[in-house]
Amino acid sequence: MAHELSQLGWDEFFASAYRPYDRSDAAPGRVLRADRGVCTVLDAGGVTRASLGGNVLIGAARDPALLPCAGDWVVLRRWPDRRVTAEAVLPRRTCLIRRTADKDSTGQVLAANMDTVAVVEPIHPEPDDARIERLLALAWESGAKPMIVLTKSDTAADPEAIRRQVEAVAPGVPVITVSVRRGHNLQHLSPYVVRGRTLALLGRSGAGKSTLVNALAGAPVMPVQQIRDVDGKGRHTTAYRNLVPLPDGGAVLDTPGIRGVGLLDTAEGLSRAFGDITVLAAECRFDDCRHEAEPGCAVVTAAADGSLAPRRLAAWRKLRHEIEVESARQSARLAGAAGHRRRRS
Ligand SMILES: Nc1nc2c(ncn2[C@@H]2O[C@H](COP(=O)(O)OP(=O)(O)OP(=O)(O)O)[C@@H](O)[C@H]2O)c(=O)[nH]1
Ligand SMILES: [Zn+2]
Repeated sequence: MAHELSQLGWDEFFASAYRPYDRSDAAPGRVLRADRGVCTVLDAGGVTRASLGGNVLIGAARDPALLPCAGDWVVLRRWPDRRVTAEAVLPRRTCLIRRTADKDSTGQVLAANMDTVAVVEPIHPEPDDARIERLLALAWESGAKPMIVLTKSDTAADPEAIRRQVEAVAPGVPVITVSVRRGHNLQHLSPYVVRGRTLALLGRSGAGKSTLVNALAGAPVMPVQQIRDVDGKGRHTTAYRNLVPLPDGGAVLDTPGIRGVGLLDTAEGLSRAFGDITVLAAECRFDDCRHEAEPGCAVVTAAADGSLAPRRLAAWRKLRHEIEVESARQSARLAGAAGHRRRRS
């Protein structure tokens, strides 16, 4: 199956990053799926399995975020013994990165080079505002454009009312409702997966992401929960891919169904996800107002007079606290690493 890479988003940005690697036994390809030590890559000739080259491994030992992930563009090299290696990961235009449970690691890249991140949340039982806000901060931070997809709209009596409620926690972000079961509103997703565009899906397990991927692909390319065995034997693991190229060009990228998403260094994402608070903060008396007990705080005033939902302020504070704890931890780690280097030299 020959493939035109531009359909998958290959453009001048990646082509110029690739140029230094260009040689007769090398080729660019896009990672469909990454596992420990190997990745499944689509290049102009078709799908290949590649092991990780030495430089990629060395880089990843320093920073695990440099490991290839679904959506990455990599440089493939074909060796005379027919082995294929991924020799480099080209710079990412956008990437979704979360804090891992492991305190010491920097972060886990969930998806790379998507144009849009859809926060996927089932409409029933009621969408979880706090989860949406958290995932939106992550989505904004990725550099891609966020949107919200409320799934399973067939299970709600008044999907439009719920959609409007969710819009209130997502200022400036498009919110759509879809039902794959009824085939409702799926056409609203098409603009995000036209030729050359990649849409990443981010949401908890069971949100309906795989079902959406299958609907967009027009064929069952993803295992959906009810057909999985508990022991995993029934899973079509060989067919499983995170990045799915669509028949008309474009691609959809499923991220693993995550239980909790820790925020890393997401201050920018937070201020965009809480654009309403950011706008109010411009009116605070102090530039560095923390919106706690400072005099002349426009945010606290708005929460008191009801023009800002108090829940919204509480949610913002909780996420800010999390980010502050995390960045303090990171600075301590960096200081520790610097001290370590000094002692060794
Ligand atoms: N009623 C209804 N159910 C749906 C719809 N879309 C998905 N579901 C059901 O929701 C459940 C979860 O769907 P999945 O697509 O497996 O969810 P997921 O987000 O991929 O979950 P993970 O793969 O664990 O991350 C399945 O039982 C689907 O059949 C829909 O439009 N309507
Ligand atoms: Zn303030």
